[in-house]
Amino acid sequence: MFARRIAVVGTGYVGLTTGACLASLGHRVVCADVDSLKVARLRAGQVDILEPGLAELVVEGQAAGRLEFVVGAAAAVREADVVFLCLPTPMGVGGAADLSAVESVAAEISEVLPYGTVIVTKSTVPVGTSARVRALLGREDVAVVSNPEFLREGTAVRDFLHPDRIVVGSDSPSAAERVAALFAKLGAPTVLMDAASAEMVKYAANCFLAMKLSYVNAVAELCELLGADIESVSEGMGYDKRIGQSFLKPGPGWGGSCLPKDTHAMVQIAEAAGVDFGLVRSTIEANVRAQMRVVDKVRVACGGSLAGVRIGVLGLAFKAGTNDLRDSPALAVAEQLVLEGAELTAFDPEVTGPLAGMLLVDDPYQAVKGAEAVVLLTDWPVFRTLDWVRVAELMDGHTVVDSRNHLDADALERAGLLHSGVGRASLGVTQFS
Ligand SMILES: NC(=O)c1ccc[n+]([C@@H]2O[C@H](COP(=O)([O-])OP(=O)(O)OC[C@H]3O[C@@H](n4cnc5c(N)ncnc54)[C@H](O)[C@@H]3O)[C@@H](O)[C@H]2O)c1
Ligand SMILES: O=c1ccn([C@@H]2O[C@H](COP(=O)(O)OP(=O)(O)O[C@H]3O[C@H](CO)[C@@H](O)[C@H](O)[C@H]3O)[C@@H](O)[C@H]2O)c(=O)[nH]1
Repeated sequence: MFARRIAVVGTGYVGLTTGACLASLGHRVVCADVDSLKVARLRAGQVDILEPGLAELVVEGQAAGRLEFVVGAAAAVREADVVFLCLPTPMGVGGAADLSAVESVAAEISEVLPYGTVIVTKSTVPVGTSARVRALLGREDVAVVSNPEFLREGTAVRDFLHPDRIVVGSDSPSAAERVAALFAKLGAPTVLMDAASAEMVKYAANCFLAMKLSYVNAVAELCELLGADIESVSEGMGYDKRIGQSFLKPGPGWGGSCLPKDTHAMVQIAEAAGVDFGLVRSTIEANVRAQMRVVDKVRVACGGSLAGVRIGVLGLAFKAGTNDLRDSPALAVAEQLVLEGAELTAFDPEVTGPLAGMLLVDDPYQAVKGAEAVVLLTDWPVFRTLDWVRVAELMDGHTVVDSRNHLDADALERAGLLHSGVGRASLGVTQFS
């Protein structure tokens, strides 16, 4: 079934990907944003976020007459059969999700929605939000459907077009079927359920992923202390199909625009239901510990104090493949290094400054020049192929803290550098203490 017209409100990572991909599937899509400059750039085919394939789809969709961009939600929904809400739900007071954008758009469009429109919340929203949106709309003829999005930044288009599953939840089964039909061409397993369950799936999935990462980071710490190697341990665990190989890489903590805010929101959701979700709280606490362990390694490499010490930083984005700095663990590590008096010179291939507390340079060799220690925080491929002999010559000290086991330890050691990885006894912080 092809909708007469789909409206997408919010043209960020999720909204723009949803709009452009639905247009590529043959639907007619109008995307709206409050940011008029962004809308003007999108009309000109300019996409600000780093997402392979997205700009091409934006250009193709507009050329084919299937994709339009307008300012303001009301303008987009006037002729829509289905309206996707892809609005921000950032961490609000006390950690709960801030629903103000979703609520204000619901109020803004309630009177202009055509009869029988289906509203779809694609934003990550707490259980009960579909019901709340329905109440705010105050329209008996409008059904609300929850369709959580599982795409990852950096692979948004691929993830949207080849999803592991599609979750569609509504208390109106016919509205859920109508939304599921929009994705029929993708041929993905589609799970229909009630609205509350669909809203819960998203938080449950993200918290599970965060828990898996905190767990692996905690095991990595033990490996350092007990003489085991996390790379072998992860491989040995991951062959068990119940565990799986993915999401087992240790690092400087997990970050990004979703896992941190969604774990905090889950703790609040549980608290509101009278439950102390200790597992998720510990997952968050363990993440701070993983970040601070990187700081410990850098401090130890610098002889016990960071006051007035030059540190070279490789990578600032929360993971490779994106220029998104939201809740990046690299920034948390950098902030603590600065708090302890370090002077940071940083390089990230996709991040441009200025950034508070550090000097951002446009070449990795400039970042390591004169550094007492270097710390790698983002797993950009370009860091693997640095000329380590040149790095060794440029540095004042000789330790490279590799918080993601991303570098070739042998290549560094051949260049006379000390590679301090994660979860490896011979290379971890214990070596220096
Ligand atoms: N980023 C991801 O990888 C990802 C993946 C899955 C789910 N999500 C969830 O999807 C939602 C959106 O996330 P995002 O990363 O796309 O956000 P984003 O910040 O990249 O984009 C949000 C967009 O909404 C626009 N906007 C804000 N208020 C508006 C209004 N009143 N009317 C019209 N437009 C408005 C903003 O200008 C911005 O362009 C969040 O709930 C997030 O948790 C994000
Ligand atoms: O083995 C791993 C995998 C990831 N990470 C870190 O975990 C964080 C999150 O990574 P990733 O999940 O790839 O990033 P996002 O793009 O934020 O995607 C997550 O958050 C989205 C928003 O909710 C969801 O849609 C996705 O399914 C979910 O993976 C990053 O800091 C990564 O460096 C690791 O340290 N080790």
